[in-house]
Formats: sequence, structure tokens, C-alpha cells
Amino acid sequence: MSFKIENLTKTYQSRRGEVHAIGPVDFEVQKGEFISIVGPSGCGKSTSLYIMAGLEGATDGTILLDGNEVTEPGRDRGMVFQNYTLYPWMTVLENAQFGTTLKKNKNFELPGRANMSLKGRAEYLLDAVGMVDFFDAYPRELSGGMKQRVAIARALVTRPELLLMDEPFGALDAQTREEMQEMLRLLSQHDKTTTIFVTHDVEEAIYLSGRILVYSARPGRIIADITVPYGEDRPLDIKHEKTFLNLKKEIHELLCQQEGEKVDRTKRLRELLAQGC
Ligand SMILES: Nc1ncnc2c1ncn2[C@@H]1O[C@H](COP(=O)(O)OP(=O)(O)OP(=O)(O)O)[C@@H](O)[C@H]1O
Repeated sequence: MSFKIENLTKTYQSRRGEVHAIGPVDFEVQKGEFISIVGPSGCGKSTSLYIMAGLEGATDGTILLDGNEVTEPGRDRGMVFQNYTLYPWMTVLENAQFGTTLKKNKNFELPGRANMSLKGRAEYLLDAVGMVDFFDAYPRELSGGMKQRVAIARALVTRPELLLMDEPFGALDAQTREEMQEMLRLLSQHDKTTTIFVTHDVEEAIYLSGRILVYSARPGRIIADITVPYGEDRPLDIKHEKTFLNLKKEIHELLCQQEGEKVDRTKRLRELLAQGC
């Protein structure tokens, strides 16, 4: 697997004029890497991921997956979004099996273990994410955390070359979030899934990743490419270690430098409040 992004740029045409959302952005991902993208709000993290998924077009630049240009969604890429995107009319097991483009191609052969059916792989993954007792449940019967477990199983069912995750744990409470982080880390380490993970949460990024790309304020560009100094063995309590906390501080400082505009917005709010309006 090779994944390469060259000169990626996106400009939106909106009613208020041109919005230069990202770029140019260049980076390369090695097989099995877990990379997080962090950056100030609105800097183009989601846009980058959507373009990598083929859900949006770039204004300029190329994205190459195994030498082929990405121009549309494909089953070589799994995607998990923040907002639960399960089909409400399908059961958990049906969602996990058919949630991807597979539905259109029943002849698709599962890479890897040839003797494992798609259903078998979906059952295995649902078991792995703690949903073994809910195969027949419908999404409306599940909590947010449970829905995201199913979404992760669904994204992994085809053994995608690349897993793209956009704030997948953003809507979960702190405890469920930690549980999901550990689950994702174990799963992706086991399967050596190449992952690009967008998050606002620096702690989450450090805990999960081998590498962290820090984006500037919009237009998003890479201002730092940081290697996380931890191997595969990562109990949750490494979050309290000095090395971890120092790295968190370093990244927070980089982000604060990018968030000057936000400080000004607070200043205006203070002025308005002082006027008593
Ligand atoms: N369809 C669109 N039309 C016009 N502008 C857009 C569109 N989609 C996104 N943008 C703009 O592009 C910029 C990047 O948006 P994007 O959602 O990628 O940022 P983000 O870093 O993911 O933000 P957040 O962290 O708040 O989720 C923003 O300024 C946003 O307003």
C-alpha cells in the first residue's frame, strides 16, 4: 500500500466569495501507519479527509493510492464520520455487512482470508467491538457509542487499504471515548490498518497515533509533522506520563499560535458584555 498526497489544494466558491480551505498540502503515508490530523477549527481537516475519500474533488493536486489517482469513493477506503451514519432500516449485522459500496457489487471477494464470508467477517468484527449481542438490533435501539462501534466494524469489513476517520468519537462522553480509543488502537494494531484520523483532541491524537500532522489556520497547511515516541504497548495511563504531557503541551502551543483570530472574537464579546447588551 502506498498513499501519497501532492500539492493538495481546495478552494470553495461560495456566496461570500472564494474560500481557500486547504493547501497546498503534501504528505506520504506508509503501510500500517496511524496518522492524526489536528488543527484549529475550520482549517480544512474534514475537507482534506473528504477529498481523500473521493467524496469531494480537489481544486488542485493529486492523491495517489497504490499509484492510482483517487477521484471517487471506493471500497479500498473505509470511512467513519462523527455523526452516526448507519442505515436506520437495517439491523446491526446488515449495516456491518452492507453499509459500504458492497451493496452494489455482490461478487466482491474479501481480500485476505478467502474462506471467510463477508457475513463471517462482519460477525467477527462486531464481536471484536463488543456488539455480539446486538446483531438483530436496529440503530434506533443503540447508544451513540454502540452506533460508532458498528460504524467502525462496517468500515473495516472489506479490509480497506486505508481507514479515514473524521472525529469519530467527538460526540461521545469521556469514558466511552477512552474505551473506544483503546478498542480502535488494538484493532488497528492487530490488522495493521493504515489510518488517517481527524480530531480536535490532542490527547486522543497522541494516544492513538504514530505520527501527528498539525495544520495551520485556514487555509490548512502542515506546520508540523510530529513522530509520537511510543510503540505499540500503550496502556491508557501513558496519558499521565511526563513525555506524553510535554508533547501535548508542545502541540497545544502550536495550535494556540494559530488561533489568534479566536482570541480577538473573545475580546469583542467582552466589549459587548461590558456595554451591557
Ligand atoms: N461546501 C462548502 N462551501 C463553502 N465553504 C466550505 C464548504 N465546506 C467547507 N467550507 C469551508 O472550508 C473551511 C474548512 O472547513 P472544514 O470543515 O474542512 O474544516 P475543519 O478543520 O474540519 O473544521 P472543524 O474543526 O470546525 O470541524 C471552512 O472555512 C468552511 O467554512
